[in-house]
Amino acid sequence: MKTSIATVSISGNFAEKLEAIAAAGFHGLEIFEQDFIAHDANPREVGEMIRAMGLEITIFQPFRDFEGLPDPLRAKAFDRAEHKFDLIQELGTDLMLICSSCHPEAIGGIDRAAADFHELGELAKKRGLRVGYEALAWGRHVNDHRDAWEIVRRADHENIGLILDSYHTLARKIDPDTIRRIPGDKIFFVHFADAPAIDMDLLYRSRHFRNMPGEGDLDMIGFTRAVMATGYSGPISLEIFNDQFRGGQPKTIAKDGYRSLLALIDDVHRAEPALALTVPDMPARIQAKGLSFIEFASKGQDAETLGALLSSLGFTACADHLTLDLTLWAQGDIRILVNRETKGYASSAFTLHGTNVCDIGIAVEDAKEAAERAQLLGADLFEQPIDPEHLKIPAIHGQSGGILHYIDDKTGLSNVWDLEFTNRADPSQAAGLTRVDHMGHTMSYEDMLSWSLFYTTLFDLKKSAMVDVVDPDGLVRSQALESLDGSLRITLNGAETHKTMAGRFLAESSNASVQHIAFATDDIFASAQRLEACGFAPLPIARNYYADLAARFDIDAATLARLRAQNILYDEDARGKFFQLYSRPFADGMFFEIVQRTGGYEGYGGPNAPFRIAAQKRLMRQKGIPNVRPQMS
Ligand SMILES: O=C(O)c1ccc(O)c(O)c1
Ligand SMILES: [Mg+2]
Repeated sequence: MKTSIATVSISGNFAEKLEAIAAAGFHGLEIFEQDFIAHDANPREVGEMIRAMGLEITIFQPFRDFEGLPDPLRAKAFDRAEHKFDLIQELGTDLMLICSSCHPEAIGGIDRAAADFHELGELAKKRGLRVGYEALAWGRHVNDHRDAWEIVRRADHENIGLILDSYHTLARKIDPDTIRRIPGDKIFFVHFADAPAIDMDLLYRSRHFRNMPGEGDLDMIGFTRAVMATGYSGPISLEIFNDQFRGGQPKTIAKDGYRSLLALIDDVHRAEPALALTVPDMPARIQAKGLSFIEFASKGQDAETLGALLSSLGFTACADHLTLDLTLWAQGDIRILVNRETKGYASSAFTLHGTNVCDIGIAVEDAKEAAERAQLLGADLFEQPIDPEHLKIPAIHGQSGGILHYIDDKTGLSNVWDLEFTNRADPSQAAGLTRVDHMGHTMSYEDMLSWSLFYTTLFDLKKSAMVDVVDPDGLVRSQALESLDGSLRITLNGAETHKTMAGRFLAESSNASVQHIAFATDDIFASAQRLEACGFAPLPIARNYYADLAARFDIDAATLARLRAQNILYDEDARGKFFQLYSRPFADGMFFEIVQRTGGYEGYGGPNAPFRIAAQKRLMRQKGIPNVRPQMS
């Protein structure tokens, strides 16, 4: 089975597109006509250049407004087709895509269109070429693959076949199982594209919001299963029109595309093992069992400041690494590492970003298997020289330069704390913080899909709906990824401008990846009191907020008074309640959060975000410096 991608899916000039497509591992590419026309080389040279890169041209597209025209437009359309046949022969491919006509003068009529295609089939046959017909979801007369198939069937020509496109079928809510009735050898080509579930004009959504399989909400697995059930054996090809991708990094987008296709094929194989698919033999999506550790890179005075903040949060420095300048701070089941090494990965991360989270450890059943899945999906393994006595813990490069380690009990990796750390004391219970509730990544909005694809293809996570977080200076989009049992929760926060709290963090930390960490407690009021005793300085919340809370929710006066006195934010949903207490910002705008969930509350306090952000910005402005250090009492 060959993988392919349309050049229109990738940003950059023609040469950059080709390079990115080849580097990502695709077998071939679809030449999108515009990309070819904009490029300054003749078709023969273009074909040779592509083949020299080890790629094949899987199709040339699109040819528009062909079928069902009255003369003289009809004759002109055949004439245009002959010109394009010359071109594709020089490029060195044998397949051309015709999309259903949007021409205002197209007459319609299944048999008229079929007759046009039969006649074109004869011309194609003389040259050994083939033509595929695709129904655009907004085609003037043909906008459903079932009608396109009827035309192809009646055209009854071996050189004329059908082209399917997941977007056109699924965006129109056509049952993909109707594809199972089409003979596989008459399907000449298939386009794969996902899209978000937003109510929007079909053409506009297609041209601007398509995304990689798995990044959107369409039933890509159902569609692919139906296609494969027909016996289709042509390329599986991505055709993604997306505004963010057009402005992105060619290599990243091509790599994401390849990752999305492999994950899709793997999903389809697991859903319907009887289908003839060449699948990479990869472990299933990994069940994450939580965050085993979060590691900061820091140094000197910065590390002292971070230590003081952790201590005010009730953490104690429980152990030191045997050979590295690495301290383990712990409380309940939470492990925070502070790495002060002057060489190696953490040191470079500190040089680049300042104090930041450089590494996270995810607890899994089998670390080796987890790393294997990641590697097969295109992730790069992370390795740096270690003491031969130390555990070799599998790790990969995450997004934005971060490292992700896999920790398991199965191969003894979770013994690392006993084996490699000294002066061990029990974790603190000082403020009653029990575990990491969630960790918040911040990235620019353009990169959000890439991040969610990374996590959701590696781990078994569900995506919650995207929410808007209103910052006084712009909008931040936030999306949560959660393991089914809630043991791993990650939020992705996409900043659109540098003026937002999130955008400023990115600018000032040179794109560090973790902006906040939320710890869980079973009793937020008790924790707040104990934190005060530890010297914790909470983020002061505007008094107006509490007056509004009283109006919005049924909260008794005593509870409201405690919330106000302790600067605790409150939210509730149909299932339960949510309490939040924030630290002051540190290190370029990072912050900690303490949360309590009761009764299965599912969110992250989204409605409170504007008030929290306003408070953070107020504090940063008051101090007159962008990067406020926490105030210790
Ligand atoms: O948006 C379009 O015009 C267009 C063109 C060719 C395709 O294959 C397609 O799916 C859409
Ligand atoms: Mg298409």
